[in-house]
Amino acid sequence: MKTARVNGAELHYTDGGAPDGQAVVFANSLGTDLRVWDAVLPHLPPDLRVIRYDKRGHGLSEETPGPYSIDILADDAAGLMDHLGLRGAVFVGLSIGGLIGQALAARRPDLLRGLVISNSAARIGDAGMWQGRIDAIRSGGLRAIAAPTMERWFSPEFRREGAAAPWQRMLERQPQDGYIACCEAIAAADLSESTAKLDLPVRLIAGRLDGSTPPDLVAATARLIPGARLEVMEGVGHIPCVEAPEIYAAILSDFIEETP
Ligand SMILES: O=C(O)CC1=CCC(=O)O1
Repeated sequence: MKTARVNGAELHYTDGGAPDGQAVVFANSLGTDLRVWDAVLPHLPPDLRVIRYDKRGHGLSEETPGPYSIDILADDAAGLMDHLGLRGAVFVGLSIGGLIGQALAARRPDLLRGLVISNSAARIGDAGMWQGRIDAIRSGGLRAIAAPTMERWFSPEFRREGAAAPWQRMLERQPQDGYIACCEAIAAADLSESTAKLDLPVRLIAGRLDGSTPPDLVAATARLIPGARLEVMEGVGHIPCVEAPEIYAAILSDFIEETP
């Protein structure tokens, strides 16, 4: 298992694929760990170097005391990339990972050659909504929010097949305080101003049935960024890398190929 101590937290990561290849860094969403990318990787070009990591407070990374901020989480990503000697990577961020990617591109443009903002936006939800979720977790644990979360994450068809069950277990097993600290980071984040100034190739991905960041919200962020293109995936919810990994990988592969 690989870990690195960066920015005051020990982060768990994987570093696979071709060691000298174009680097692609994956940042996953709230309540998930780096396994959300498992099914995507076999469909990516074999000549890529693929880095995945668990943000602090999630997966096997350290749960430092909260609250966190998107800037702290972006500095974690930058610290990991510096640790690995990465420059000019493509960063793929899902949901809060997309917020991290936007902040990273604004704070450390030297690290990135392209950014994929997947199922994310410059602002996600509002303070009242996030506080309601935090209160529900403090009184009932992550189990208290698990069922409605699955409805936002996955299409009715995927859930009917029982395919959401392992992902619900993944959510319920995340460190509760780490999850809450990330909710606080999202609640405080409005990246509209800095995201409108981004100057790198950007692709956005939305899921037609996404109950957390619906296509209209993702489209509004796409309109902020000169030259950015939005792909809307049909029939999937908030975590399309799990529901339709082959199509998701094809969108990533196209973007990586187009991004010199
Ligand atoms: O749990 C959700 O609603 C989905 C989500 C919002 C931000 C994130 O990272 O995941």
